[in-house]
Amino acid sequence: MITPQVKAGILIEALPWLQRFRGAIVVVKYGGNAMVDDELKRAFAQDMVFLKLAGLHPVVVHGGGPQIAAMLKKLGIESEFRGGLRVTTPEAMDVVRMVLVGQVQRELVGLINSHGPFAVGLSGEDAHLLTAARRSAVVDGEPVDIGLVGDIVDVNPDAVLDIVRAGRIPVVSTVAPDADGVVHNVNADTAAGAVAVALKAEKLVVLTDVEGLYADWPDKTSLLHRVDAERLEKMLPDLDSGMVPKMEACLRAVRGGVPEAHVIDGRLAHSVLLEVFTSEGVGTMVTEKTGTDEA
Ligand SMILES: Nc1ncnc2c1ncn2[C@@H]1O[C@H](COP(=O)(O)OP(=O)(O)O)[C@@H](O)[C@H]1O
Ligand SMILES: CC(=O)N[C@@H](CCC(=O)OP(=O)(O)O)C(=O)O
Repeated sequence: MITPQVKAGILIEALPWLQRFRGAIVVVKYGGNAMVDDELKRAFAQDMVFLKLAGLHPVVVHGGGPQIAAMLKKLGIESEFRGGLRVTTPEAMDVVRMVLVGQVQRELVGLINSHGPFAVGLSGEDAHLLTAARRSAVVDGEPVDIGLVGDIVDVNPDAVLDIVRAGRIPVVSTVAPDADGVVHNVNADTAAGAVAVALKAEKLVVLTDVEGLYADWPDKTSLLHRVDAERLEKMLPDLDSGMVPKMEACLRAVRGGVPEAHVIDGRLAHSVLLEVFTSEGVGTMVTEKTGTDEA
């Protein structure tokens, strides 16, 4: 039984964080594997509304890898990953766009809007939000062509900022045209990092399906609570494919001026609230400054 004093203590612990992050943009990347459970999805939507009503400005960038995989399978379209990125044929690109914009984004917008008129969905194609350039994957140190896959080369923050200023929560799908208007599939972690930099976010929070970054994966005792950019850069070549785009995104964010980037456990309900409003935080925090990492 929690006493009233303990409850009050928990609430008041949020005060310094409310003061610090009031008015701040927080980019939250919601990943496919952390969005497979209905209860967790509802908790995530509550967290976004909570942040907004507490005076922060959440911007959601969503993934949907498992949902894309399920639809490709249903349609009988082959799909494989190279270097952590989906090989994307023009046929697969149509499915990626349909699932991310038409299915995953719509569902998230609906969940958030069950609390009021908050969420507005948009994709990289809207108002020049994201511009991509075709990229290759790196497999065994060699570049490999993976089709219509892009990296973000430009972000026009105006469309997102208009929505934020209107008191709403932008929910961004990561399909993006290149300079010629050809739509590319962009890894959602990669896009979230680029968006966080362009919006001058105070924080990037990346949800995943593990507790955070492990120094010695899969040894669960090696969870890193904090890591600096220099150490993370050295770790990147040894990470398994799923973690690579995530940690690259955190690195890009902190090197691009975002004060802190976090990888947290999306399997834990309300993990975003715990990260933002408690002194201990959760998961792994990445900062630019050297000499602050600890296991
Ligand atoms: N060093 C590491 N620390 C934590 N997880 C790791 C590490 N190396 C590889 N992984 C794997 O990366 C996965 C997360 O990536 P991914 O499956 O792409 O997540 P998401 O769907 O949330 O974007 C984890 O479930 C884990 O299996
Ligand atoms: C190029 C590439 O791999 N794009 C990803 C985009 C979705 C994504 O990143 O979803 P998660 O965050 O759920 O992994 C894909 O096609 O799966």
